[in-house]
Amino acid sequence: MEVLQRKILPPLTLLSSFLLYYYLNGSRTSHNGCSLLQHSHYWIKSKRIVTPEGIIAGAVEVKGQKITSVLKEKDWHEISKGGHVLEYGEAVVMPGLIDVHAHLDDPGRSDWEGFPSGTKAAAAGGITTLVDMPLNSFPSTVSEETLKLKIKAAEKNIYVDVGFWGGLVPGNAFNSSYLEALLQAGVLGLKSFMCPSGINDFPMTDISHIKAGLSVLAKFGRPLLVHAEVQLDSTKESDLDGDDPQSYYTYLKSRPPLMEEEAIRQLLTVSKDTSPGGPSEGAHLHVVHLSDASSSLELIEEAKRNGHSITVETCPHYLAFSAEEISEGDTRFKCAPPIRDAANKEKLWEALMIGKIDMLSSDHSPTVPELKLLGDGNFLSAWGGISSLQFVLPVTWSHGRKYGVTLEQMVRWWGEKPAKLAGQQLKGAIAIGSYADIVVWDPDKEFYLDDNYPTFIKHPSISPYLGKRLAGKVFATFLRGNLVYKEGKHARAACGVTILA
Ligand SMILES: NC(=O)NC(NC(N)=O)C(=O)[O-]
Ligand SMILES: [Zn+2]
Ligand SMILES: [Zn+2]
Repeated sequence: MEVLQRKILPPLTLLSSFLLYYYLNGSRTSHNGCSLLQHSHYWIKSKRIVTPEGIIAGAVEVKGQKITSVLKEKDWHEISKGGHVLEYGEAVVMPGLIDVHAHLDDPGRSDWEGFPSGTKAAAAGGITTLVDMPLNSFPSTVSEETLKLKIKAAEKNIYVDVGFWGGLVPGNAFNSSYLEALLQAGVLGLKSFMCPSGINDFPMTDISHIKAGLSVLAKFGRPLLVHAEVQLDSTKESDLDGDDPQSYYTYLKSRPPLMEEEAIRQLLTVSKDTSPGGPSEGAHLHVVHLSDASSSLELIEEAKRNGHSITVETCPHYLAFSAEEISEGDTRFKCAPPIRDAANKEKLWEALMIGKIDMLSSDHSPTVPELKLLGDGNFLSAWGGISSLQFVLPVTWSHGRKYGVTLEQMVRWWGEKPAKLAGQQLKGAIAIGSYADIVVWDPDKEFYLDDNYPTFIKHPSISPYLGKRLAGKVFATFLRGNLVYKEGKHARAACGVTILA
């Protein structure tokens, strides 16, 4: 008996005090690897916390997955009542970014990106939620069954939360029970193309498909996202005969602003159905990646004035680059609609600053370097899509500073508005009861996107941001209370969740 006491008791006591220590400290790292932090109850303290009530000096209390209080500096003595304190000084503390437009290409084309690398890049860039597009993966997400394949591919492979848009295609648009099954299975809304998508199993829709889709979406209160460009008789490929395919101007000529304008003109004939009292009241129309800042934007403004439920996004590449600076053959810049001239860029900024453009998204649409034809430089045959996911926060900030962008605007474009579009009431704000999805970053810290910079997208070489100098460095990213990224390092386990409506 005495031997037993001597041999067994000491390790037992050690074990129980160990367990007690971890219980009191709320450790999770040790057993599931979801967080780089040893605590589940802690305070994030900073001089610049961006809340819906303005920027405050204070602290955000996190318990488990949620934000449980937001304190101002004068109430800091409350902190001493318990919980670990993370001191971030002057760094900005704001909601993790929500990217409503990303192509992660999984399953089926994970050699293009994939859930693990894409969501690691997102976390490193301060994005805590993204909504994956229904195309470029294989198969496309156009049915309940194919959504299940998406979910299966994502599970245990995502480092941030991921929701899914379903595809509206000619094959399902007039089959309301089929579409309803897709929506019931949890897609956050639908997405369609008004021009060829570049992907065979994702054909384009015409306005009658879109009208039908809206009427189904109305019952669910969910949005339809539309790639708004239509082919014009005047822009047939044959008209480009003789034009140099390595010149960016040849590509620009192949996709004039009129393609966007005409698509939007058609869209407005059905978006009126979403007006109060209209046949599709409850549905919403969202124009993705607007590039034309002229007539297209005016048309959207008019629809808003007329009560249509409609919003519009643009992307950082349209705000950071202009056609004038794209070198011969540099297909990293190829995307649709195209990056237009500097005057258009100025107008996009103007529209964004005054709220005519509602929000931003990455439209991260990578491929394998071979399909970008970087050596050949043929703009007409290279894959169209910009690789950007990890860089959208510093890009928006670096280029926005000269237009006087505020931190509150950053949160509106990347948090509040996208959360609303995707139906995520508990995301996009530093507020009590919201998920503790938080990015901590330094707006003044400048860096080169060079080989020394920890980059997580699968094919950094195809990104037009490589080599650029940017401002706004992400220090830390919290997802549902887990510290998932800190200074170049991710938590071991992929603990993002799939978001289903
Ligand atoms: N198949 C695509 O990913 N297309 C994408 N390509 C771009 N934007 O160039 C898009 O969103 O339209
Ligand atoms: Zn598109
Ligand atoms: Zn896209």
